[in-house]
Amino acid sequence: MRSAISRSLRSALSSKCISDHHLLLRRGFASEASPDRKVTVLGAAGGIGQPLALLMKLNPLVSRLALYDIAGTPGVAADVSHINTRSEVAGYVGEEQLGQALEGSDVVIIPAGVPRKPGMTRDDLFNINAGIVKSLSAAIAKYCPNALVNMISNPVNSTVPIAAEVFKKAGTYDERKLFGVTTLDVVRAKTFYAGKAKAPVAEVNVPVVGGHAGVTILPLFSQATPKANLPEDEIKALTKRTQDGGTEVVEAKAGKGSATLSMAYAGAIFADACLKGLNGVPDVIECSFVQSTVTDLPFFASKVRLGKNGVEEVLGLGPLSEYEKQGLESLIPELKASIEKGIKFANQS
Ligand SMILES: NC(=O)C1=CN([C@@H]2O[C@H](COP(=O)(O)OP(=O)(O)OC[C@H]3O[C@@H](n4cnc5c(N)ncnc54)[C@H](O)[C@@H]3O)[C@@H](O)[C@H]2O)C=CC1
Ligand SMILES: O=C([O-])CC(=O)C(=O)O
Repeated sequence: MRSAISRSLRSALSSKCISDHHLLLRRGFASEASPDRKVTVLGAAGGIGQPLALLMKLNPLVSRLALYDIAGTPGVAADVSHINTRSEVAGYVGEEQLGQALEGSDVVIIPAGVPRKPGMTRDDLFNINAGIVKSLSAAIAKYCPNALVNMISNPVNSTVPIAAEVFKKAGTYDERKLFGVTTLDVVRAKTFYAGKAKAPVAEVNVPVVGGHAGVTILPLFSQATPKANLPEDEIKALTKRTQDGGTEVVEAKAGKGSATLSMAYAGAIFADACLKGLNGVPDVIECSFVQSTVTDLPFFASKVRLGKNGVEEVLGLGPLSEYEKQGLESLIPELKASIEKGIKFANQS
């Protein structure tokens, strides 16, 4: 009797495993009917780049995955390429292979550049990362001017304006196709809010607007769903924790870099949204730092609707609480200065 039960349990378990595996395979087969989509990751051998490469390899919407870095990509590409999902993986290394990595790309994700150490601000990364982003943007303008660009490299508040200026100079700028990735702020806001609101985290939504550094990160908890009516002091604490989320990780890593795994997850979510938009899936909405008329600043993060050409619509802020109105007012000077710094840098020499 006992062995009959365990036999049937074993068989139930093994058939579940098989059917789960089939599900994965079916996802793979089904996706082969979806369009050919090439995704390129620039900085693919880094702390974010490697797990992001893994997550993009798991995305059935990707048919070709190009992994580029100044070193180390052949190993990452060989490793990821053994995973039995749809995309073909190729590794590219060094400047002479950058063109090949980019050619024909639909979405280019950029986590290339140095991360923070404790005590640094994101702006302290400007001196190194601005130059990296400038040269990678020039290559994008040359080899895949129609690609959607997902900028992860910090300081995002300046690197996005740098890329825009480079594209303008090259005559390829399309404001619908350049995105600063602020998804990690949304991911954090959702996680922290779910904890306080005692809501199932998968059901939580929180828009985050502004930019991607300190006080420029403005989570709109007044619009969070499900509604929880949290007291003002808890909203303030949640806001501060979201704004300082990156620093929390930098300090915990104690000199070994900044968020990589949660950022790879956030980057994969945002790239997936871009791919869905390109493929014509309706009502794909994510927050992103884009060219905007929502405020007087030329770039601003807010909800955007994604479509076949990138940004289809930049959505407004919606009703703000008094606390959020103050937050919006006080973030403008810092965000303005960071945008101007990027524009100035891109136009030097
Ligand atoms: N937008 C966001 O929410 C977040 C942004 N970041 C930013 O992402 C960037 C990368 O962070 P990590 O992956 O942790 O750094 P990392 O140092 O581990 O990796 C960066 C990679 O970029 C590569 N790289 C440098 N110059 C390059 C070039 N010219 N072309 C191609 N690749 C190049 C490096 O070889 C390295 O493999 C940092 O600037 C960091 O601040 C990090 C977390 C969140
Ligand atoms: O804090 C950092 O330097 C990295 C980052 O942008 C984040 O984790 O939000």
